[in-house]
Amino acid sequence: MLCHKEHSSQYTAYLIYFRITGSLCLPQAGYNLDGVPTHRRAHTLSFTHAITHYRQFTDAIQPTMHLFGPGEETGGNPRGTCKLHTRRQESTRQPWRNFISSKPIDLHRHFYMASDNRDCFAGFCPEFRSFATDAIHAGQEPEQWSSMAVVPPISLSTTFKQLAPGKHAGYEYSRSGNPTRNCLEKAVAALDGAQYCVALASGLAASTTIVHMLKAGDGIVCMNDVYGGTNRYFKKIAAEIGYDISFADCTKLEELKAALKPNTKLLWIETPTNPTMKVVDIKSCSEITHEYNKDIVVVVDNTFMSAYFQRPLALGADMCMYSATKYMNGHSDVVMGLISVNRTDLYEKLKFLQNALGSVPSPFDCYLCNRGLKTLHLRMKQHFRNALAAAKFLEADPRVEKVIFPGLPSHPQYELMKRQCTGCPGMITFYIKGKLEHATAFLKNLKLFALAESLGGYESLAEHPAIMTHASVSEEQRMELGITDTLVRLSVGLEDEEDIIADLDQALGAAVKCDGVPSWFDTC
Ligand SMILES: N[C@@H](CCSC[C@H](N)C(=O)O)C(=O)O
Repeated sequence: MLCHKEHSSQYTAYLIYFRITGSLCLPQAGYNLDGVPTHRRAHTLSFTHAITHYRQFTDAIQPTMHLFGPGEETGGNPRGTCKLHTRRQESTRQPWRNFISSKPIDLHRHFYMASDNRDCFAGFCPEFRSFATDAIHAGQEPEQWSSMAVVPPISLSTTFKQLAPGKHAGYEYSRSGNPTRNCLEKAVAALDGAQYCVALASGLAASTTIVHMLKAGDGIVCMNDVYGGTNRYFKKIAAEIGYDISFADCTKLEELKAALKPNTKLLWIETPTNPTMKVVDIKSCSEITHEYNKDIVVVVDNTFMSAYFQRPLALGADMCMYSATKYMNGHSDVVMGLISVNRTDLYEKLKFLQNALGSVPSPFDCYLCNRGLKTLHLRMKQHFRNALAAAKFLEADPRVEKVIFPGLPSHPQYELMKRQCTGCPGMITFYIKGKLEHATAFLKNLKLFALAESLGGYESLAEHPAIMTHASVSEEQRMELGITDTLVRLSVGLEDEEDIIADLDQALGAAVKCDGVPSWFDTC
């Protein structure tokens, strides 16, 4: 891996040949993917194979670039050299550009992390069959439009002409049903392995619509660690209206059993939990609950996982809900909620409430979310790779107290995660060494990561749950759950892995001294 000059000049020759001829003449496995030269005879590849090999080749060679400090050249890797030049241009408008590649991080360790992450899906459940095909085609048939549009049109009309009173072509009023929303709902249902889906105006609109199926006095058991807005809704609104709300740590099945009561109508699970990343066994919780009373509706908030990594309905849950604002849309430009179900009775209730309560998303948002779904599988794979690399980096860092990432063997429910999921999203929670001041300094010094609420977009975000997303959770409950002043939550995006790690590294450096003692304060 260290003879990159030699690799690079040979590589340049391949690239020129590739550009001229459209095919690539490579020595047969000239370098394997670990960068180890294997000198065998050359052969010519087809155009498609050439592209694949070109990508694998550049992927394999790219980490070597980081062995060079600023000012040193890689000596002939056209892609790498160009990348370094671009990054060295000083920029005041993009401050993160100035630090990248200016300070080599622990590159030896980083290189090995990058190699390991090719295999990050090992041991997890296999991908859901035809997921990408469904994301791209389910509910999108051009034949449904007289124009045969391949991309579903944004249907802005609020109302639809009727042939006779009550006789229409499927749509009467846009709150009750909308063609663009319909395409999105069909695609999401397919991705969740569900029969039906309803789209709502936000994740919380989805939550409140579900709870409206119940009547005052009915019992709801909720996982104790959930998104702050869910906690706030159950404690400060639903409980006030007269629902009987109780919280249980559903990672402990005995606690769940003890919480179920004759009036329980709903079990609300989130897994992994926001923000402490506890993993709940959906199958066991559904079995226990349905054994107690088959009519209890088991709801799973699948926001962190997306349909690509987890199918709660296949594990026995009755409803799978999302804040689609996050991974499902994935571009941080839509606020939306989604609920998927298989049971027709539940769908009919939800469909009625979608119209009767009226928390519907706009057709434009439906168009955007539907578009976001087309790349969900690609995005989620990269989120996992990047997050695993970042989690490994943080776990090995003396300035970090503890990392919670369900894709790391150190996570207490790593085995469960592999059993019930196809991979892990880009969410990492970690405790920084020190106090609130050090967490704040870390967050303020990030350059690539934006300090912002929300998650699941292509861009990396960081936040302080105790002050931001979970501020509405009581201090007492936050302490119980471990949402302390030093807890930081990351949503690792789709930027280059090495840039993500470099940003974490420099922000930790600014906040905490290398030996684990904070640099800005005498004590921690
Ligand atoms: N300030 C908002 C909190 C938004 S949190 C968004 C998202 N669910 C997350 O966990 O990042 C509020 O008070 O509702």
